[in-house]
Amino acid sequence: MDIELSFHHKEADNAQNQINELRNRLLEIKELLKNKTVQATDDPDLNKIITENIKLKHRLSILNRAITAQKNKNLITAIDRTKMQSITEVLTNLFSSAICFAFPDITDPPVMIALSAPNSKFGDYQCNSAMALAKACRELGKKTTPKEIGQKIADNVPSHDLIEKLEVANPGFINIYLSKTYVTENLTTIFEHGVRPPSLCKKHKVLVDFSSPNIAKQMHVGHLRSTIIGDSICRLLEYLGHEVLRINHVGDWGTQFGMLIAHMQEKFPDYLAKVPPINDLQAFYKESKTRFDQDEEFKKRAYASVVKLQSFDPDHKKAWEMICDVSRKEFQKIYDRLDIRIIERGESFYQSRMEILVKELEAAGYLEEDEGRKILWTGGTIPMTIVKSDGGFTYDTSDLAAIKHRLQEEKDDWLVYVTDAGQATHFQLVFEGAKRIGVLDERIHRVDHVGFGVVLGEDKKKFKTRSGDTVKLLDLLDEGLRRALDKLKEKGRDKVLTPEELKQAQESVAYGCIKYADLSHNRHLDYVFSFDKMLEDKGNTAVYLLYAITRIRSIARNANFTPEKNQGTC
Ligand SMILES: NC(=[NH2+])NCCC[C@H](N)C(=O)O
Repeated sequence: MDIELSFHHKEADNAQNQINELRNRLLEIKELLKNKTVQATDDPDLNKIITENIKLKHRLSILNRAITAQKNKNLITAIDRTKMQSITEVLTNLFSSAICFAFPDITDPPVMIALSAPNSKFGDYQCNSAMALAKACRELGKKTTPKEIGQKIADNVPSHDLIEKLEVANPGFINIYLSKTYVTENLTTIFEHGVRPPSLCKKHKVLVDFSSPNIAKQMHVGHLRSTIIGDSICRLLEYLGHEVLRINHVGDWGTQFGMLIAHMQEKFPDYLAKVPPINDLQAFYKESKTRFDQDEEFKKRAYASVVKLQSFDPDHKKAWEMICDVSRKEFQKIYDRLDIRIIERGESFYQSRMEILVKELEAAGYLEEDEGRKILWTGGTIPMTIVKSDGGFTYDTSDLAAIKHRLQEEKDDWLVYVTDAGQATHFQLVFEGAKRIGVLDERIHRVDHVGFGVVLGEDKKKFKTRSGDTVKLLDLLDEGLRRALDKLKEKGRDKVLTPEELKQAQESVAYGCIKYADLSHNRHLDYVFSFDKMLEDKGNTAVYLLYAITRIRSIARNANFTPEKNQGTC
């Protein structure tokens, strides 16, 4: 079955490639035809193009049909009962096949499958494509109503065990009723084999760049969001079977190191022999920053130190390593508590690659001079700054060198960057820049910036302590633990659990709630951090989920059912 499946996948891939090629040619032709009516003209060359366009469209629709038919064949012939199927995916394939068959003239027809509202009388799922298709038909000069289109789609949906019946409702919605037998059979499969991921069409090498705090600065709630969201993305992709690289792109190479090192050399002259006591890096950072802002001589020394560090002077490198170590240990405490695995590969990793990249870009004529800076235009209104007027590199340079390393050297084919939404423009520039210099090819690579909203306090203002300082993440986690313990005691759990069990419950509740509260909000919106809300035992909270799983386990115990008996189910 696997061999058959991979054969179908290959066939589908081939067809997809042909479709892509045809689509590109169509786009070129469309460009040529812009402002010209698609009618026979006196121009023989134009007439040839028009005819070719018609032929290509026809071939494209045939290929589209072939590919959906092929996908369906995979689905129908290759159902591996131990693998889970995504209902939306099965429905999307079935409806896509119906739509392509019924409307061959429409390129890229919209296939919209959505879950119906719970307990609604409109079935379990809905196909909402008819309205958009009616518009597309009108544009092609064909008059028809969404209702007729809905009916035509419904008539062409291949029969499948999953579907009990279809109903076309006004103005053109198709209500989909799932077969109870099919659902019951699938639930039994899950019960017997546990939850398994659906089979993977293509295994990707995905790099997820997340968390990524800055050395010597406090890791703040924004980094906590990135850590939670990024880790969840990694878990999901790993679960699906992709190869995932979890990368911590720490800010360990900025100009701030100049002042930190210069300050360290003066305050602890014997730093090479004895590790200086800089455990409170935050305070150390503040001290050096004050000097940097007030003392011109110090500022000069700080700049000189950056240059020395960036040319890998051994003493400067040693000082830099000491500073990084202090931060690293602090970050690790948070990762350990939240059970986060991540590999550090910070900005410093790209120093030599940045130097090479800049030389290559200059040689190929990509860089332009702009008031002493070297910039790279990417097609938009703002350029990337590749070399500053003082000769230093920037955040743009390190990300451009990083994307090149990731796609070309490491051969990752999917990159995911998880940062606050405020960095969206930066990543847009990086992706466009990488395309322009021939590093990123969207036909083989996928890049995503996963942005998220700001964390707010309960007063809806930026999340800060009462005294206005940034909240230390370790303090935040401690408070979570304290409040979780109070809740557990309120419910009398301390009377029935052993001290170790109580500690475990406390950690699961505290960290589970913090993670779940973040993930259950719309990622794009700002999110109000509220311990009271996240620790509620009703509603959409981790506490509620933890209760639910505990109840299910208790039912299983009463039914004398253990996970070992039916591995993986509970
Ligand atoms: N490749 C990247 N730029 N990753 C994100 C880095 C985030 C950055 N250090 C910050 O704190 O804002």
